[in-house]
Amino acid sequence: MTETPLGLSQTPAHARALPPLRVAVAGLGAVGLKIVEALDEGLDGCVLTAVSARDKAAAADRLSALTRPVPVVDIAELEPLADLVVECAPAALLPAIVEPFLRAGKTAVVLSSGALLANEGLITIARAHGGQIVVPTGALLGLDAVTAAAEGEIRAVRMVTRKPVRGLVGAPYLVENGIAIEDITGPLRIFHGTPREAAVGFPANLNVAVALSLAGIGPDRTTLEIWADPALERNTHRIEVEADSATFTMAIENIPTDNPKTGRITALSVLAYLRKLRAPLRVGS
Ligand SMILES: NC(=O)C1=CN([C@@H]2O[C@H](COP(=O)(O)OP(=O)(O)OC[C@H]3O[C@@H](n4cnc5c(N)ncnc54)[C@H](O)[C@@H]3O)[C@@H](O)[C@H]2O)C=CC1
Ligand SMILES: O=C([O-])CC(=O)C(=O)O
Repeated sequence: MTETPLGLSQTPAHARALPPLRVAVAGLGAVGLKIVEALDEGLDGCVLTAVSARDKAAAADRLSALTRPVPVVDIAELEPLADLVVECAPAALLPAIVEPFLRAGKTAVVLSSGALLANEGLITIARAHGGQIVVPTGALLGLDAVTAAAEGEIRAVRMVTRKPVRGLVGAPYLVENGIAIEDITGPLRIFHGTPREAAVGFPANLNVAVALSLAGIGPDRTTLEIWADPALERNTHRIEVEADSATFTMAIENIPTDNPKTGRITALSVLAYLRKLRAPLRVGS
């Protein structure tokens, strides 16, 4: 692993003392595969114990190179094998992946955060059973500052997302509204609304806007613009927050993975979260 300041790459004594956290990964795409490979290389305090994939035979073949091979099982079989699941599958599978872990009082790290809005009952289940849903910062930045500001009063949160055309084509909102972006020659604003509306219209694109809204003033008061820009190579998000504690502006330019909709930093955000769970020094909330 990479050397970090203050010797954080060394296994701390208490992490050696605690049994490692057993991690399952559901979905072996751009995010899931990166997490699986990093866990297999070794991440302090965590051990990969199971994965789930659409094509189990192909996944088993793909994972045969792992140092410590793990079973490839159906989603319904994951829960007994792990203490925590990382959901990084298509949004429609969110409840099937997350609910068993919450009912067992365990943790579910949710990447398809947009789908939480249509499955709010999962939060009730988590509360009733002592489970926890974790929405990592993912492809975004600064959710620690937004949650801190939300302890006071936030007056407004605005987000503007700009993406290359290939990262947006096929989104239900574009199809339903007959918006063709394949041949645009300059930036085009294709959506202006709320994260709740975007979660329906762009289910594979705007998880970040929903995560931002859940950190701040919710999916109906946050405002969002989406632009398609043929000149762009990166998925970019710019956020403005006005609160009684601070005013701040944040921006990120995400280098896409093999999946043009998904930035490279997304999987790294989950790895950083997992590392913090057993770290002796935890930076950021
Ligand atoms: N919160 C955030 O910041 C971000 C969230 N996302 C979301 O995270 C999720 C994963 O993203 P990617 O890895 O880029 O997607 P992906 O499309 O590359 O990977 C999803 C994987 O799930 C697999 N899958 C399909 N059916 C399955 C089943 N029944 N059981 C197990 N696996 C199954 C697919 O075969 C595919 O390999 C998506 O919902 C995406 O929208 C993506 C980027 C940022
Ligand atoms: O919002 C998402 O799901 C992904 C995204 O914008 C990015 O990777 O930049």
